[in-house]
Amino acid sequence: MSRNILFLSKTINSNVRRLCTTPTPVQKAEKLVLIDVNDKTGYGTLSMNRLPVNSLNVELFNALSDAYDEMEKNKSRGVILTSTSPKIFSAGLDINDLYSGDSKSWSELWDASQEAFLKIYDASFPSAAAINGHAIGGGCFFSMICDYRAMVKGYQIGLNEIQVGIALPKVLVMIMGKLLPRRHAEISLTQGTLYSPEQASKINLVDDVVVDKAEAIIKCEAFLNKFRKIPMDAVNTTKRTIRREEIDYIRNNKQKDIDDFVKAVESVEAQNTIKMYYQALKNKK
Ligand SMILES: CCCCCCCC/C=C\C=C\CC(=O)SCCNC(=O)CCNC(=O)[C@H](O)C(C)(C)COP(=O)(O)OP(=O)(O)OC[C@H]1O[C@@H](n2cnc3c(N)ncnc32)[C@H](O)[C@@H]1OP(=O)(O)O
Repeated sequence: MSRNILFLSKTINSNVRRLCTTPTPVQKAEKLVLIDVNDKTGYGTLSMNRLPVNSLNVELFNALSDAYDEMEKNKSRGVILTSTSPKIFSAGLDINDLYSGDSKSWSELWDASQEAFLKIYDASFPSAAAINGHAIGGGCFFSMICDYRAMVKGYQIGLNEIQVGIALPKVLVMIMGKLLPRRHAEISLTQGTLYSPEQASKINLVDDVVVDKAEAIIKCEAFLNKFRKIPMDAVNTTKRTIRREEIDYIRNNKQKDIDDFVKAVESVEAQNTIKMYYQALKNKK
């Protein structure tokens, strides 16, 4: 069974295409998240596909949410989250949206990010991130809310929003604070440190360092296989107990969390920094 070729199948929604083994080829994948379900294992590989850098905007967040809905509906055994880019997992929030938006568009952006966060973090199946390139800002965060991370050597990972001038949203602080040893979390969050996979593995930010994407996928599958003989109800109840604080915080404070994000982005200081950051990115070449 060839799983590397994109095949045409029913479109699940406007932004998500399921890849399956129906032998009708399509020339080009233009959907924002590609879904490839392995019929043998029951695992779905979700590949972010907003090239060139998988910057996170409302549409990509919604496509991720829809893909997770589809996995829930099909009673998936697990998800591998990765990217179609050869060198970027995700470059984080779309700087263009932070630079040129307004309070309405930033509210919509954060609302969509909260939904995607809840779908992944509170899913009824485990998720493993095959980090096949840079994972920066929101890209790092979305790997952090998976249950496992394998990262390919030679790239960078970290929550750098402070360097973009954005005060860290509460849930990011909560989750970073639980994943990393306290001192590393504090330094990482306040300095916006980007790490090599080797450094990241020493502080629990990634679980395994691998040589390429293929090895990352193998590691992710091996992680998901560990759940095959354990009743998932027990796993999920336990996981929800561990994750309750962050999930409840977003569910019970949705609007406040959106308002906090908008306030952080629209401050004069943040806007000045975002502008400089945006121009530096554009002048890079
Ligand atoms: C309550 C629950 C919430 C849960 C969800 C929260 C989700 C969000 C969580 C946290 C929020 C974080 C804030 C951020 O994420 S801010 C963004 C942080 N990201 C960055 O700082 C990355 C910036 N980019 C880079 O460092 C590089 O581009 C890199 C990714 C390393 C790739 O480098 P390279 O391969 O050399 O490619 P280029 O730099 O030439 O980039 C190619 C084009 O892509 C554009 N680009 C890059 N990054 C972004 C971006 N983040 N947004 C928009 N566009 C981006 C770049 O300008 C190039 O464009 P062009 O070809 O037109 O010049």
